[in-house]
Amino acid sequence: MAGNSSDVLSPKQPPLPSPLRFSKFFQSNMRILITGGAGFIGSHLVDRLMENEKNEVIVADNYFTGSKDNLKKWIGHPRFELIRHDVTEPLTIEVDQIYHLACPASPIFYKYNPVKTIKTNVIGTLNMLGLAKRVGARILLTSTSEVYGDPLVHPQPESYWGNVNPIGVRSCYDEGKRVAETLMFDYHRQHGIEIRVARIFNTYGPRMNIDDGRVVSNFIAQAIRGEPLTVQSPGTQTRSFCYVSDLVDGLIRLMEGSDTGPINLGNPGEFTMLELAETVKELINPDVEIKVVENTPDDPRQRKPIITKAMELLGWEPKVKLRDGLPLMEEDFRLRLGFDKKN
Ligand SMILES: NC(=O)c1ccc[n+]([C@@H]2O[C@H](COP(=O)([O-])OP(=O)(O)OC[C@H]3O[C@@H](n4cnc5c(N)ncnc54)[C@H](O)[C@@H]3O)[C@@H](O)[C@H]2O)c1
Ligand SMILES: O=c1ccn([C@@H]2O[C@H](COP(=O)(O)OP(=O)(O)O[C@H]3OC[C@@H](O)[C@H](O)[C@H]3O)[C@@H](O)[C@H]2O)c(=O)[nH]1
Repeated sequence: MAGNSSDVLSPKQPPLPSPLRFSKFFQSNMRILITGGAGFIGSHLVDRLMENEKNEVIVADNYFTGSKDNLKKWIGHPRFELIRHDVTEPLTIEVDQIYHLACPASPIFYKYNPVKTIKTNVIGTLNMLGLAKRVGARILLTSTSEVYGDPLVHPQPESYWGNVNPIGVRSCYDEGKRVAETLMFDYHRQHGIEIRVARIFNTYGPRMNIDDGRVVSNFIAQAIRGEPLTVQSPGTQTRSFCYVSDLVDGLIRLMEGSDTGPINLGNPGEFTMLELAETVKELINPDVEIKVVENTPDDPRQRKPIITKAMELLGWEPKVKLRDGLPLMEEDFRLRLGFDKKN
């Protein structure tokens, strides 16, 4: 029994590297896998990691919501590789770190094929943990503020266990991420895997899909096109919006630091959806109408992170205010939509 439990607790030895690694000309690089790296956050993370010449970056993505276009500046680069791969299938490669992002994140997309979403969260995370265990890699999961469900504690600390409907239309995502977190901690406790868990709050910025369906991208595209801004009722529900460069900085600090998490990463500025619509209208197109439309089931009524842990453990806090981030996103959306700014 004692023998068994020590087997279980000690991680397996990673496979032997190629003898080339011991050649006197070998430059020791950090090989980093980013699942979901062709998506919105993933592609910004690739950009940041590629800035370091010691990093080799491998992206594995099935292009469900991501696109090669987001990575076009790296395709063909000697330190970059792009693999068409679905994380619900095992992946056998040798890497030092894994940023595990693969999962549709916009409610419209994650509800489109809920069975696939939950398989991505559960089987996908199991596969990536299996890979981390085999090669001795450190693995970071991008979990979400949705693990708090429709929170009864406000603002949310990491110690809050959440208020989640286990059988609702959002469960494939929020319960899926909760299971993914459980798997991370079980592999850590049982197999000694080095884990990092980030709970990301609503993040926005350039490169979001124009038809992503999330609120910031919807409002910006609508304002540019001169269409009504669709506030889902009642409009008093709140969210806290983090600009993508701040978020990517937090993810890298978490990966490089020594705390497993979970750690909230988000901007504590809190806005109702009506306030967000008013701000977009004022900054982008004062002529647009704001229209209240029907909402979807189980929409969380309030959300705002407590980020004391990130501040103390990672020395991280967001720098970009919503009013400064929205115009940066507008610029990118105008280019892609082919609408020049008036005047
Ligand atoms: N953006 C946010 O506000 C936010 C908030 C909380 C958590 N997150 C998490 O961050 C991660 C990235 O989110 P995002 O906003 O960049 O979304 P995104 O949809 O732009 O990116 C997700 C990426 O994962 C890929 N993908 C999906 N299923 C896959 C599968 N089975 N196999 C391989 N690749 C797959 C998609 O093609 C896409 O490139 C997700 O895990 C999401 O849950 C995002
Ligand atoms: O056009 C719209 C779209 C959305 N909304 C509202 O805006 C709020 C935010 O909705 P979004 O679809 O952008 O995102 P949600 O906060 O519901 O979920 C997000 O949470 C964090 C991440 O895990 C994911 O990116 C996503 O699940 C909701 O209250 C929604 O009702 C609008 O008022 N109008």
